[in-house]
Amino acid sequence: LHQGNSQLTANFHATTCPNLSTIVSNAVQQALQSDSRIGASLLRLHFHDCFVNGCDASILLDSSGSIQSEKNAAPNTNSVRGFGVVDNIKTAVENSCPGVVSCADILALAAQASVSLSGGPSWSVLLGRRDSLTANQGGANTSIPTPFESLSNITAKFAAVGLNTNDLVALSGAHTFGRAQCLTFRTRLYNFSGTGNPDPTLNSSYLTTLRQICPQGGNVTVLTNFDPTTPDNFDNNYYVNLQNNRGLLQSDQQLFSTTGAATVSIVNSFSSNQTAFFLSFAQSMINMGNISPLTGSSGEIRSDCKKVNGS
Ligand code: HEM
Ligand SMILES: [Ca+2]
Ligand SMILES: [Ca+2]
Repeated sequence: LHQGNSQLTANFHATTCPNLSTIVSNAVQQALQSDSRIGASLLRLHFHDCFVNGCDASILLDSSGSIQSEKNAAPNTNSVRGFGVVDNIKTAVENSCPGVVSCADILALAAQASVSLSGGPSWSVLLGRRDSLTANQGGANTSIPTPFESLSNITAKFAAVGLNTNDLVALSGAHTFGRAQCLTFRTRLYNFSGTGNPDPTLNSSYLTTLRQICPQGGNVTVLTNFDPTTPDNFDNNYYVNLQNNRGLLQSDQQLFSTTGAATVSIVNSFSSNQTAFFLSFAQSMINMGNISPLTGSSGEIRSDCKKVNGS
């Protein structure tokens, strides 16, 4: 796999923490036993970290003093999860290799372990990130795509962090597992873009199912699976679902339903070839993991992922 231009390396912790990836993988496996959703949640944490100030564990900082936590930004609040598991992984890593592995590297490793333990691809995670001294709540509000945005807006948000259309389509395949709340797609069911009608790009039997899960005036925090077929497995069903007008979010379905978009043929190729999807996903995860890391003497190795050292 092409490794990009960052200063990260696969063997960064080879001598200082030789069993690192096994420690992380065992901890994720343990967590999956009591929470089948946690792999999806950990993958999403890495994404929401990397899109805001780069992959620097800024998302893990709690509010305190001058820090306004990214956890309270709109895309994250009452939505991102897995912080307790990240703390457990960090504790396990510190027990074997104190003071050398950043929380940002732990997020990247936990994302990889989550994907491969769920049946998806493995790849060699590039390491050597350091942890931020700050958070950027405003950045989280503006840089993370929302499910209601146009394809061109979302493409621009990916481009802003150096990711292209292929990365967008491949990484969106993460919605092959995990859950979403009704509030993220309910306007598609009843009053799409103020038309008074459902989204025309929504399969009619899937529409019926989703209306039962998310009735008008009901609880908007109710969860449903992104992928009704294999909800916890990392596979290429996401793209098959899009071809059948069974994408859950508007931002998912528009990858296939936007006439003339460059994303359509990529969806078709990943739908017909899981190997091609897995190869692209692994490469795009490396690309995402390379977004503006802190290296050298920038930042620090946090001892508690929730706080800046000494605070
Ligand atoms: C392309 C733009 C994207 C948009 C608009 C988007 C939006 C969303 C939304 C609205 C949810 C549901 C949140 C909730 O209901 O609380 C979600 C969940 C999720 N997203 Fe995305 N997402 C995008 C890209 C990505 C990427 C690039 C990844 C990872 C590589 C990812 C991984 C996930 C996962 C795994 C979940 C389920 C998490 C869980 O069950 O805890 N998403 N996303
Ligand atoms: Ca960050
Ligand atoms: Ca699946």
